[in-house]
Amino acid sequence: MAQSPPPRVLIFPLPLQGPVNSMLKLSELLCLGGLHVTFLVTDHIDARLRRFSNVQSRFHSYPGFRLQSISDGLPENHPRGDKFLEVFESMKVHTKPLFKELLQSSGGGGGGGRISCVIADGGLGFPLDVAEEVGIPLFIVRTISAACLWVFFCLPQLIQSGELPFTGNDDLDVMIKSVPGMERYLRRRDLPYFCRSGNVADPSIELYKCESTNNPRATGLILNTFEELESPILSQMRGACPNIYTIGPLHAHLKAKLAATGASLPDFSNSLWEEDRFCLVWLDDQPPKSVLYVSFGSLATVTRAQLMEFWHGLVNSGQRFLWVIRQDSVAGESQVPMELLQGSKERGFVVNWAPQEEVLAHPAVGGFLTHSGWNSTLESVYEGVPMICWPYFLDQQVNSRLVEEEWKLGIDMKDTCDRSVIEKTVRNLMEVRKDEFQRSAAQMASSAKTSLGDGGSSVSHLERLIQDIKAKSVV
Ligand SMILES: O=c1ccn([C@@H]2O[C@H](COP(=O)(O)OP(=O)(O)O[C@H]3O[C@H](CO)[C@@H](O)[C@H](O)[C@H]3O)[C@@H](O)[C@H]2O)c(=O)[nH]1
Repeated sequence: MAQSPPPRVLIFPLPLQGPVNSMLKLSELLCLGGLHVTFLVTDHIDARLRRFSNVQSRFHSYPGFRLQSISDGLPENHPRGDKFLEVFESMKVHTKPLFKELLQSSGGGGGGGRISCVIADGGLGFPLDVAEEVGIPLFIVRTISAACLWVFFCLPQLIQSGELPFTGNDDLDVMIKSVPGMERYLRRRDLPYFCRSGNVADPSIELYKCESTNNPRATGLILNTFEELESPILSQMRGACPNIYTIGPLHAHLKAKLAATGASLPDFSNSLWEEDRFCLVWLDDQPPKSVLYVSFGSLATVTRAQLMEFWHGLVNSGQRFLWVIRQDSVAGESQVPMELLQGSKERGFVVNWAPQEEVLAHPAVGGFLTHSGWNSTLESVYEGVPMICWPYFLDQQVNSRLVEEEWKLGIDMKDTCDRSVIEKTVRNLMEVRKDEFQRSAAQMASSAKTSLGDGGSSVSHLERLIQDIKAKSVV
């Protein structure tokens, strides 16, 4: 009798670099675990992945993998990058019915057969409703920290206790009491920026308030974190949402899994921009732990004035730096200002997009000035690189507080952009308090590695996830 094929899981990330990157790694881990995967992205992301990443060639070794695309309902020339709320709104209207059709069709897996289970980013919202309608189990995945997700869970209590609303003109150092497990360090200024709107009916508050009701409806919640990093928060969260799988850091988990099979590690590019690999050659010429890597991720934009404050601060600090300035990241400018490129030559190197995981793993890198996106934070934690945090929005405000106050892995520089503060902070991280930060970063990196070793927490959570997908998939 012919053996039935393994369950086909449909993985649906938010159409952003961070979530696409980490959910591709999850896809590869599930393929290695014997599952078939359909990776569903918007047409826009599909085109960028095919152009700039090596996803197609890399996934050849997994015959059960399919890359499939779906319309986000917006015209091709829409500036999606800095208008992602418009993208989400459009997806709710246009993508939702297409997604339902796809789950219902027998060839829903892009020619690979029927979809028997869905793993969708909780930030998308509608896949959970559709999966319930169609009767397919759905696991929510969040690519933000457990800490920020827990803050979202607690929004109803924050409103009920009167801690919300407040505005940016109120005292932002007031401590927050209604997020259990974080009372010791969470201040108003560490909540996501939308909490400063002064209005409990703010659309973002409305949106994220649903987390506490949506997540428990799913078959399980998958988080890109590890127990040792966020255990106090995870134990609080399990009270509200018991079935949680902590399987991160995903990028390192995949490498560890491949290394264990004896396979040679491929280049893992999941980039939506062209990587400038020459910066690795430049790094080869720099002394150990001497370079500050600077990157604000795939979405953050800065004004020209802020860019110049950073440039003066970096140059005046006297430290070496490798700086990623995406061409679309300076508001109102289509090009990086020339004086900045020329002025950086002495000790700095500027690129449009870097192979970040390799940069952070390079021995010359001794610090990371980051926007505190969760993927960047985890990549830095894993490599034992201390951080200066300059959060831009959303979960980044929470992450940066944990980096400084809970994990002692660096300095939180939120709510300021002044050249003298930047200069002093860079000197602190790279010189004055270097040993202290390097020590705690090395300890946390070692915990991350333990979670991915034999019997490690992330390894066992992934095994349990794969078993549960196999057991719960509809046939
Ligand atoms: O030059 C670069 C810069 C970044 N990256 C990669 O791009 C990803 C960036 O991810 P992240 O640090 O999470 O930032 P964003 O792209 O801004 O991510 C969005 O999604 C994250 C959740 O996945 C949230 O935590 C962030 O707040 C949100 O902005 C990381 O994997 C980096 O390795 C590169 O490869 N090259």
